[in-house]
Amino acid sequence: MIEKEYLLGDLPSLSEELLSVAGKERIWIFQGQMGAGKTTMIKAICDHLQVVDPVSSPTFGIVNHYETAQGQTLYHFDFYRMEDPMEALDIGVEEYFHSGNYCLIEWAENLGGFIPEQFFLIKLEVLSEDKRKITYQHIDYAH
Ligand SMILES: Nc1ncnc2c1ncn2[C@@H]1O[C@H](COP(=O)(O)OP(=O)(O)OP(=O)(O)O)[C@@H](O)[C@H]1O
Repeated sequence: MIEKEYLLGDLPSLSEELLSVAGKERIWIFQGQMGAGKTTMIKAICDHLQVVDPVSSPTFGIVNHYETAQGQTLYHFDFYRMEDPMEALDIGVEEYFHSGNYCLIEWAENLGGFIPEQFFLIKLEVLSEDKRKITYQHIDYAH
């Protein structure tokens, strides 16, 4: 597990680091309270992957689809408003997770039994107004 402090200005290099450490893992789970900086970090990662369309918090849909300049597809999930994990099944979450595309997930806590067995876990914490703490690690419940 890696732990470090970061400022907004560190996000471009931090995104690059995360993409490198995550390796082949395409399912990323972001944990942290409201305002911890999950959406801001996902935006930085999308910027690094050269996402063509602007990224915003998916307030109205559970999942937003993005496309990179290289034609790569990326999914951004926000399960904050989901009350029943069965809703995730309804939107085809298992197909998304098996697609091989990046799945960047906020509020995976609400997925219940549909949380994947293997993922890259990123935890964010507020240290002060402009300073955050990140811890990241690979999780594998299958082995
Ligand atoms: N080091 C930092 N990293 C990320 N965000 C920061 C940092 N310093 C200040 N901020 C500010 O904190 C806020 C983080 O909001 P953001 O929407 O990313 O949080 P969130 O975890 O996605 O919350 P929510 O669950 O409500 O969507 C932004 O306004 C951002 O500018």
